[in-house]
Amino acid sequence: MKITSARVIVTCPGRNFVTLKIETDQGVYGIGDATLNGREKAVVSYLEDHVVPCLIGMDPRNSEDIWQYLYRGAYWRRGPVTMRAIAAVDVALWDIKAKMAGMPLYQLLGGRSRDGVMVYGHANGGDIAETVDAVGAYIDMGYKAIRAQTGVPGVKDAYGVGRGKLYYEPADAALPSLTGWDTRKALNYVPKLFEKLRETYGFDHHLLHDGHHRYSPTEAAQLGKALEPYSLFWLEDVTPAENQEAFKLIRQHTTTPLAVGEIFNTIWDAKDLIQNQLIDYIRATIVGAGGLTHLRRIADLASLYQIRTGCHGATDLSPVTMGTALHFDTWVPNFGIQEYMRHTAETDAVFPHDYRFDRGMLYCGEAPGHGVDIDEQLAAKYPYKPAYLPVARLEDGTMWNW
Ligand SMILES: O=C(O)[C@@H](O)[C@@H](O)[C@H](O)[C@H](O)CO
Ligand SMILES: [Mg+2]
Repeated sequence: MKITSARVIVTCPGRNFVTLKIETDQGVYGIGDATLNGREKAVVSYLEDHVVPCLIGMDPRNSEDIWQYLYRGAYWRRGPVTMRAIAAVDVALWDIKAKMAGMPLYQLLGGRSRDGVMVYGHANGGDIAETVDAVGAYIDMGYKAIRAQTGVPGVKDAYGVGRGKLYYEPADAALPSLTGWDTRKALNYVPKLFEKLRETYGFDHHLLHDGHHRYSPTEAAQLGKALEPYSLFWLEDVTPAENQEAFKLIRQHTTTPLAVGEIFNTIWDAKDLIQNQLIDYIRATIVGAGGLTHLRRIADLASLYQIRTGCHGATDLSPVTMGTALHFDTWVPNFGIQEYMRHTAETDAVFPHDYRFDRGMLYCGEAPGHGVDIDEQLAAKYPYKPAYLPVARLEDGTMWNW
């Protein structure tokens, strides 16, 4: 069996997606996602110029060997561009394998470990009152777990506050838009949001919050401590994790569960955090961390330390990643939760899929493969549109982490 073609399809049904379609001499094809928000074209070139020529003629059944070939063979390892390109190939090959076996992908991983996948949605508002209403709307939609983000008085466009209610998309301008940040103001305001949420809705729902890499380790510890009475499911990316050791300080001061990893690309980014039990949830995802082949190694390492998965699932991860993640989540023994930011109707039409939402849970389908396809004719109607993520500056102009 041979790979006969591999094509990169770029489409922008409201936002940009990069998709790899691998075709074989036996008529079976597979689809993988390679989207890197704000840097899409870099992955397109990596795939078209440097990966696709190597793939032609390879046996698509050898997905492990092809993974090693692309990882070791490049010599220049890791990084978001390389690992997304590898992820796209890997997921397309698993899709092919499962289609050939006539099985839904989760069966190849080890079968079903649960009935469905608990997801969390994104509620946000310009201030506490608006966010409290937004959380109520998610509860009404049946969600069991909700991430709550609020605007902060005196901060211009604080992270996490979208224009739309269901389709928050931060990459919203042809050049990066400027947002503000003030840690002190956020530290004073955010705990009040969760106080109000618990007062209004009680403790039956899981609540989550994303610090989006903004706080220093000491400030992160303060936030974690201040949130303890509200029993969060997790506090995410509360400080940047390039320095994995920084989490020791946070950990010593708070029992609020910590989640990290949406920007991780390999097991090496998470190794110390996992082995020292500095986090509770690992957020690495299929498209970001080298596909299923690599993500399951991360999950297995995490399981030794009772750390559970919580795959990234923002809208910049295409339905291909969402569908594949649901097969992974259905199987992985140490599953925690799955992020689920809904795609727009345009995106759903370009990527026909068989997963479905019901009362706070997502369910993968039973079709052979990962269950997500691409309608190429429709995709061609939405050409690439440059879009950047915002940047953030402090009040005095200092560049900060967005
Ligand atoms: O937890 C999350 O979903 C966020 O951190 C993301 O929305 C992130 O900002 C985007 O994926 C960036 O492209
Ligand atoms: Mg996040």
